[in-house]
Amino acid sequence: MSAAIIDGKRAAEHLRAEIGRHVVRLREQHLVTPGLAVILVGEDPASQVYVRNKARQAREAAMASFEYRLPYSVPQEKVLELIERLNDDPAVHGILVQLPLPPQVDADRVINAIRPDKDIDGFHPVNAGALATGGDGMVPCTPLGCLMLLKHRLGDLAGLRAVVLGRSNIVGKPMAALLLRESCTVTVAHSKTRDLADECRRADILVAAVGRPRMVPGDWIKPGATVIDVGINRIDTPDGKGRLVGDVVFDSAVEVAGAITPVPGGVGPMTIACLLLNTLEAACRQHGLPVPQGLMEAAWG
Ligand SMILES: NC(=O)C1=CN([C@@H]2O[C@H](COP(=O)(O)OP(=O)(O)OC[C@H]3O[C@@H](n4cnc5c(N)ncnc54)[C@H](OP(=O)(O)O)[C@@H]3O)[C@@H](O)[C@H]2O)C=CC1
Ligand SMILES: Nc1nc(=O)c2c([nH]1)NC[C@@H]1CN(c3ccc(C(=O)N[C@@H](CCC(=O)O)C(=O)O)cc3)C=[N+]21
Repeated sequence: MSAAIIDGKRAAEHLRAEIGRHVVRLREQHLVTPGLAVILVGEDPASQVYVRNKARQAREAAMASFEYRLPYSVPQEKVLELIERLNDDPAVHGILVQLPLPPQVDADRVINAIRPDKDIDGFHPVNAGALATGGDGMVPCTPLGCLMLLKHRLGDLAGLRAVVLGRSNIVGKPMAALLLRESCTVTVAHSKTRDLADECRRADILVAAVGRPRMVPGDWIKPGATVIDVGINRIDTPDGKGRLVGDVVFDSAVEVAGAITPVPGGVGPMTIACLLLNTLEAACRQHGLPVPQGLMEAAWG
């Protein structure tokens, strides 16, 4: 039996189209154009690709996009000054600082400086705290995209055993919090976990976010499980071009799992769509307008 392939690229296209319709309505009815500001420090080629994709897809969804490129050697104060300016700019509803940052810039200080209602990444402690305590804050884009794919595939997640591999503030921890909110029984595994294979084999839902190319083989997967592969790892190929692989050995996992996301074309495109969704939501809140509901359901059609 071969697993169903969860098509994140297509799901993200539908979601972006739905977001675009809401953005046009917002402009026509309320003269509000959601604006997204992305700050990129340094020349990391992978980051440049993501930033370009974000800007293009924001414009395609009828949003305004602002890009700030700062040199790798930029002093921390300059980054904080720019954030202050964007915090006060009414045309900017969402601010994203591409991570990682160079060593002289303290990522926590930078994240703390973003106004929580403009923190479309959901990394500010106010938003992380809201997620942990059941409040209503901005939810990090990658875990949100994963959850949408899971709910589309499985419907109600209550009672399912979920294993999250990885405990970063960006993916693993908020993913675990979201799954707990859906009443899954959640295990978070990491580099100190004793028997990773055993933990994984218990999972009805396995989310891999470790950043180790093809670490999870098919025989760690429970037959019929739903596998979400968050990993984006560039590996060398004989032709010298390199290619992207996930944290899961796709070829063996696909033989065991019930459903699986591919890399590329799985979680990555959903991350960007959710970033646009958070920007739309931020714009509505900042203008005292109701936040559009049910976009994902509408997008699935
Ligand atoms: N698709 C998308 O949109 C996105 C993809 N990513 C990708 O997801 C992956 C994870 O990203 P991120 O969370 O930022 O990564 P981090 O490096 O911040 O975290 C990795 C986590 O994996 C754990 N880990 C590392 N090695 C092992 C191991 N051998 N066994 C068990 N656990 C291990 C670490 O454990 P410990 O805490 O003990 O060190 C850590 O908790 C990367 O490939 C990244 O590129 C990230 C963001 C968005
Ligand atoms: N503040 C911040 N927020 C982030 O959300 C953030 C970040 N920093 N730093 C880096 C990671 C990584 N990330 C990705 C987004 C989209 C794709 C994506 O669209 N991937 C495509 C392929 C892209 C390609 O071909 O290179 C896919 O998987 O199909 C991948 C990775 C967001 N991140």
